[in-house]
Amino acid sequence: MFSWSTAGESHGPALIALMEGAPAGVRISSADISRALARRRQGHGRGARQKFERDELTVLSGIRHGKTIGSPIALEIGNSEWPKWRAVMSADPVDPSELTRDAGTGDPREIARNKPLTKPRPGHADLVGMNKYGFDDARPVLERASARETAARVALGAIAAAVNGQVAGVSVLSRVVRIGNVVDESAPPGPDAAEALDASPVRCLDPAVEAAMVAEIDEAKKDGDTLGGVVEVLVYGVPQGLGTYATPMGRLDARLAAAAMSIQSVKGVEIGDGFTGAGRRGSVAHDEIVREGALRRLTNRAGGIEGGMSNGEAIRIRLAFKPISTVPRALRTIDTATGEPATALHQRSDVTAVVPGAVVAEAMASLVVAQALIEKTGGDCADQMRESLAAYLASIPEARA
Ligand SMILES: Cc1cc2nc3c(=O)[nH]c(=O)nc-3n(C[C@H](O)[C@H](O)[C@H](O)COP(=O)(O)O)c2cc1C
Ligand SMILES: C=C(O[C@@H]1CC(C(=O)O)=C[C@@H](OP(=O)(O)O)[C@H]1O)C(=O)O
Repeated sequence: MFSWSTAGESHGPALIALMEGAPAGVRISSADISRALARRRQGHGRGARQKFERDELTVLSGIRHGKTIGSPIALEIGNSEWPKWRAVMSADPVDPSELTRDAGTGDPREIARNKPLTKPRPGHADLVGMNKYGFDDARPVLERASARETAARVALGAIAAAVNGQVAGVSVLSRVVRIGNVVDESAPPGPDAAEALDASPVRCLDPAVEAAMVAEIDEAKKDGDTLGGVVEVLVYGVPQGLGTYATPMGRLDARLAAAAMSIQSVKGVEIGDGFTGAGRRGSVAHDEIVREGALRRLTNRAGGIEGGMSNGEAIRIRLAFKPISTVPRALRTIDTATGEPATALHQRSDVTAVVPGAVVAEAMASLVVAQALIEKTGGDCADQMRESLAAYLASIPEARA
């Protein structure tokens, strides 16, 4: 059975990513995974941390000589900034004097780093996390709630994308279709747009909209504010029949939506024409089937999924990201140490999570599709999966995958 998980705190020594049930024989190298990690760090609107921190990847198991071997894959993503955080995030008890001493840099912020955080940020996990787990400091809450964890997901997503690509010819890409009030209304790009999207600082192919998005971010930053937006993920080449209507949580759309919603700060998910489709009449809401040699759909309003199964068209998902909650122009809160009104804690943060969020969303879609592909084709070994897929596709009466 295919499964994955992550561990690690934002300022701990490392993140850990674990994947079980990936097939043997999939080509993947640490360079491929590092490239995926680098894509997640990019984008206009990222905060200071992305500039100096590095993701230090070590493959601990499950890959040999550039190929998966069917055993659990364990990855470590070391945090290059760990020495600064050694005392505050130490697993073992530390002498209290350690927490009031700088790490040798002479920087007063070193000491601030170690102080209990008692001014929870509205919109972040701080306050409820402290109450739920019984902490008088938001540090242990924000350390794990932080989207730093998405680096581990992106590393796993690179493996999932390799499975999908090599077994079924699937490719995935993402673009940003809205930042704040700036909207890209262009039609979804084709599968060959991946490189051009990576080259844009806001993952947008229209130069005028791209410039407006960059300006929107710069303006919010200047105002001490933050922004949300909308990301679109497109998965091309997915064979029909992944996922199932037979069980509620077997549905591919349910799995993709849950995976998308699991990303920090995602507050809305749409498959295909989702919310727009809800306002249409049925006669213009679906994708008519015609014969042109093989069967063909005239449209893809469903976003590639019918009855909880992929239908052979491109899968199209949109994710709404809320604005970052660490707002420099800090919001009202209380100091949990005194009960008095305060302004929410703020040291540094991203202006918007939308651009890296798109790369994370690709990873989540790849993981869901890989799981469904492994289920459909009995995924011990990539070669056998390819044979199984070919036999299944050949069994479909209409000569169309
Ligand atoms: C890639 C990415 C980067 C993020 N960066 C920040 C950040 O710098 N500051 C912040 O307060 N929230 C950031 N967030 C969002 C928080 O992690 C998120 O709001 C928090 O965990 C609470 O969860 P929720 O928004 O899903 O309710 C980021 C999210 C993503 C996906
Ligand atoms: C570290 C990453 O994102 C972090 C996600 C995050 C949050 O609250 O989600 C808060 C910020 O961390 P800090 O408060 O230490 O500056 C981001 O930098 C990353 O994406 O690698």
